[in-house]
Amino acid sequence: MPRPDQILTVAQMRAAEQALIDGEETVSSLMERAGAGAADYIWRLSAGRPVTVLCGPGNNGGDGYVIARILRERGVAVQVVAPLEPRTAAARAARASWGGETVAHSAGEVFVDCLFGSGLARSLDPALERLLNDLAGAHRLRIAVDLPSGVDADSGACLNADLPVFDLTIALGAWKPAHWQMPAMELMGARRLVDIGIAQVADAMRVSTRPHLAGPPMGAHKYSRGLLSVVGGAMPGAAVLAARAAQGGGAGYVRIETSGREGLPVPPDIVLRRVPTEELLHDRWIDAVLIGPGLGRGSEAQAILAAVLERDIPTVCDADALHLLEPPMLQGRTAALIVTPHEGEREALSEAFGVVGDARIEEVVELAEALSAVVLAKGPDTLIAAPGTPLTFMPPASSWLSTAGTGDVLAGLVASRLAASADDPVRAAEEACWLHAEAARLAGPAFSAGLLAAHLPQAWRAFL
Ligand SMILES: NC(=O)C1=CN([C@@H]2O[C@H](COP(=O)(O)OP(=O)(O)OC[C@H]3O[C@@H](n4cnc5c(N)ncnc54)[C@H](OP(=O)(O)O)[C@@H]3O)[C@@H](O)[C@H]2O)[C@@H](O)CC1
Ligand SMILES: [K+]
Repeated sequence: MPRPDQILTVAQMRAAEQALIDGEETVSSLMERAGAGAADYIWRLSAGRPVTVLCGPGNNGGDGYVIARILRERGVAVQVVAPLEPRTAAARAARASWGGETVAHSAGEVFVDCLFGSGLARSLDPALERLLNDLAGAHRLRIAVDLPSGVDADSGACLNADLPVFDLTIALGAWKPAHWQMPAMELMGARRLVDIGIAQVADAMRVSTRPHLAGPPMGAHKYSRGLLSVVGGAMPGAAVLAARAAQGGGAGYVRIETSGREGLPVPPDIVLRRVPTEELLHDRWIDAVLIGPGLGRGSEAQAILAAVLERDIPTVCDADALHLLEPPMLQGRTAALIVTPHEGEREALSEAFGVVGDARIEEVVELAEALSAVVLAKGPDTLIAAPGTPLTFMPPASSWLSTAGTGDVLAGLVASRLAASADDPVRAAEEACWLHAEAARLAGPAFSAGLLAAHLPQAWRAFL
């Protein structure tokens, strides 16, 4: 059974299509199904308004001719703009069955981009780029079929500087990485998937689907729900914020441990343990540790990080810890490790661990291998990588999360979910992202990190 969450590279997609063609299907029968599925969406959205379809030379253009024919059969006024002749047999056959004339330009209501899909090999030449932008600008509603033209399917890169923004992108057969990666994602508007019978591909990447979270069982107590220690440092406010968020993540017992002497504004429901560095985490009941928010980057912070990692307890490293982490600190560890870098921190980690990839997706995967850890590469297009598991793409969350402290909240949540279920750190990372996104939805717009954490209890309702 095909899964609606699988993400395929162009090579995987071609192989999956070929498997169908080796069976009962032909390129034309797949194109017919893809075009019909896309035409359904376009027909509903156009609601009787005239439609312009821009058709390119490959099979994406072929889809466009199928869409044009089906819409015309349903009584829609359709115009086709075809700057390049069809080059594949299936696209030529689709053009023949469209039969209608083509025009050089058109203006009106609904624009459908079938110029290029997954076969785009280089940037659009200036004349095609201009035509695409002119047509998009001359219509009210813009729909891209499979991918907006000019977008690299595998990396999500935009191969031209000036590309139009769409209201809807209709993915065909399976999601491609670009559907969930910046900067391409920003051009797509809403995303919908048309099933054309592509089978489940082994080891396919996936987009995360909404999890179901269980509340505490009847016999639960604070230790059974998970004990989390947040290790504080030079700037105690960040640890308090992370601990606050961790309480909203479901762990039964959250405390802060610190060897610092700074005054900590700790609320009464967070336990504070002040101990020398060598006594940090000396409690066999601890299920998980968070270190990094507000830790500092000096030699004292480095010594604390080394001591914490040596304890070999399931650990989340964030913020300053990611700048201090070095390969020797992870030697001999067996417990789960999750790192939660933003772009800058990821680059620092890649440098420290000798990871050089061609693109972000490959680098994140390689970093997870190098660290033997779960890498939650956070941003508008968060990725979760772990050795031996399919790369997971998180659906985009509120852009209001781009404010100070929201990373501390996410780190607290990841650690909280890890404390609650240390046997599955990938799931912990994923659940944390979902809670974070839902709290942002409830708290927005223009919330502070503290307000975000305060919305976590209500955010749970979406997952119970
Ligand atoms: N395969 C299947 O079974 C099914 C596929 N389906 C559909 O097919 C799409 C993939 O089709 P595709 O591989 O033909 O690629 P597509 O994006 O249409 O264009 C490639 C053509 O453009 C050319 N070209 C490339 N870049 C260029 C540029 N910058 N400027 C100018 N030319 C450029 C390139 O030739 P080149 O010049 O590189 O030799 C080639 O001729 C996929 O997205 C989906 O919509 C569905 O119908 C379901 C069944
Ligand atoms: K397209």
